[in-house]
Amino acid sequence: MATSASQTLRTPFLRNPSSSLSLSSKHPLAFSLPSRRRLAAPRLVVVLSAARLDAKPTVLVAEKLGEAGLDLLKEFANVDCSYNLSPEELCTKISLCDALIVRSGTKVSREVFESSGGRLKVVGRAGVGIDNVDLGAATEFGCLVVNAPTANTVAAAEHGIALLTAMARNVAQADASVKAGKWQRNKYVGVSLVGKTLAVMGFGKVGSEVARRAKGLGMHVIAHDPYAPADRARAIGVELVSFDEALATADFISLHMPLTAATNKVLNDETFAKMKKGVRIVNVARGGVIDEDALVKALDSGIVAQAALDVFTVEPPPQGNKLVLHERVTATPHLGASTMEAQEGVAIEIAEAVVGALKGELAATAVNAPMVPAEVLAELKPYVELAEKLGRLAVQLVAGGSGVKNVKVSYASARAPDDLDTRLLRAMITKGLIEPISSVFVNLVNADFTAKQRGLRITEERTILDGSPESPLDSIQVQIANVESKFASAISESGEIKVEGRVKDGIPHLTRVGSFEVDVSLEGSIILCRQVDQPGMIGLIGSILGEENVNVSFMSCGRIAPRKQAVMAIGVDDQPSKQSLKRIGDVPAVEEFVFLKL
Ligand SMILES: NC(=O)C1=CN([C@@H]2O[C@H](COP(=O)(O)OP(=O)(O)OC[C@H]3O[C@@H](n4cnc5c(N)ncnc54)[C@H](O)[C@@H]3O)[C@@H](O)[C@H]2O)C=CC1
Ligand SMILES: O=C(O)C(=O)COP(=O)(O)O
Repeated sequence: MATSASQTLRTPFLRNPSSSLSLSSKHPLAFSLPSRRRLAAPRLVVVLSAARLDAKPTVLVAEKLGEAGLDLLKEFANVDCSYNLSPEELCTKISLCDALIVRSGTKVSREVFESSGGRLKVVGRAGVGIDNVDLGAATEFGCLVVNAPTANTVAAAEHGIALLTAMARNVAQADASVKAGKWQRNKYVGVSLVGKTLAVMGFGKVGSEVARRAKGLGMHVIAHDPYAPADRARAIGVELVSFDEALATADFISLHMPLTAATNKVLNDETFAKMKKGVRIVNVARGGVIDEDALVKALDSGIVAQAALDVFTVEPPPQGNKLVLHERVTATPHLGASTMEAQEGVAIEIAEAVVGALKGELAATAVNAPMVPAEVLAELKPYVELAEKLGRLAVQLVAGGSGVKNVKVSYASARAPDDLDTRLLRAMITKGLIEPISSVFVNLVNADFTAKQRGLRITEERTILDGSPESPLDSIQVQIANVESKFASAISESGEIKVEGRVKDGIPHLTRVGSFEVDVSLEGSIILCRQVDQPGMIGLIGSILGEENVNVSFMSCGRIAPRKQAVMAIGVDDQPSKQSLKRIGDVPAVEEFVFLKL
């Protein structure tokens, strides 16, 4: 044992009667798109809030989706394409749906999750931006949110470039003027792009594709993105700069960051004042990143010479909107993702994600659940099962009336902490701890949220073992502090309920209860029994169970010292009757026993 480190639970929890977390080694979403559509770095594969669906699921498609995606959905689900629903109509329909697919035009609000009555398991956003989905509410209700983050990247970047060039050469205004019978060659003299500085704000998938194309137009490209890796920028020949430097030096600013609390109205009176006079702005990100009143003022004062906008704070913008009508503004109706190719790709990407998630398979594009690489998932599978069962065992050992508040989970492993992702394990321990004592259903999406809501504090500790890190874990220990136990022997020397388990030949085993070492495979249910260590006990109890045809799958005895006390762990396939359990309790050498369902 070399070191140990602690970390406190920081994740969210859920309620969904027909959901449970399940694992599959299949990960159809990870590599399902043709490579021409995959522009982003290889994706981590995420889990899965699996749905146990008895009947064909119903998917509500609330906005226009490409045929290829609809065909994929129809192979697996009943598909209800209902476009232009009012918020009330959506709330009414949603209680009949297992999944919902939207684009940017539908608000998936808390009310939608509330109205679903727990049936909605997956929201698929057929595109990138998930600012129209209440992620907090989705997480709370255990609903997985997936998006289609790569298929429209090029389309959005191309539209950004289209707006940049159209704006610089007054294409839209000149077109309208010619159509109105005018020929105003002097009025529509434009500005050149070559040699000008373009600041790309948000150097992600779209931003970097815009940067690449702008370099091809001979522009000097700088970028601001607090989270972008410098080497990616260097590889494209783009310099990463601070926000203020970008504003102060750019002739053109192109916005490509998501709409978040931090980016909301990031272009405002104060920041417009920091820009070069005569700057030109392109926005294909989200309307909300610009304070639109401030932009109108900046256009009127000449700080901003022109703006080209694909997105607006309110879509569609109200009639008579000053910004849209401004003569130096070029506007398009949120067309960034609207190419035939992008829509086909997005439809396939989201249909695969939604179907996969409904099947309980891995989702490569989950937005509100931890991303766990597929190979890690496959490796952790038996440990995930062990984790849930240890949680279930530990909580059933708590005496009624003792509130479970503090749980410590210790992972013993020869792997370095960075090499062992425990989020899944923690979620499953949480599921095991909470489900037996409540009506709440917990999955990976809502595990941390539910724990937090119930005042359950889970701390994690790693113990790094010497030796070969071949298997991810040696053991998992779950300790519940400050509680009484209905099986006193489960209390360790330090006063907590303690259970420990290991994976042996791919099967989870219980290996310690309190201070007693046992070894019983965690299948079926378990009887834990403390008795005076004397011959014949195994046979005696075995025959009580046998008389009732209860099959014993495993038995193991752990003792402190010969002929003193021993703890027997008996794995049973079926639940013994009350009479049989009473007969076990009546055996004179039995000091205490407990029946635990796994
Ligand atoms: N107009 C349209 O039809 C479309 C719009 N979009 C929008 O474009 C935006 C970007 O999309 P992607 O590039 O696919 O996403 P992405 O996630 O690949 O890139 C976003 C980048 O913004 C950066 N960022 C986050 N906060 C920032 C901040 N405060 N300042 C600067 N950078 C920040 C992130 O680090 C990330 O690199 C999203 O808002 C998306 O919704 C995307 C596709 C189509
Ligand atoms: O993917 C995005 O973020 C977009 O803004 C595209 O929106 P849309 O699917 O065309 O409504």
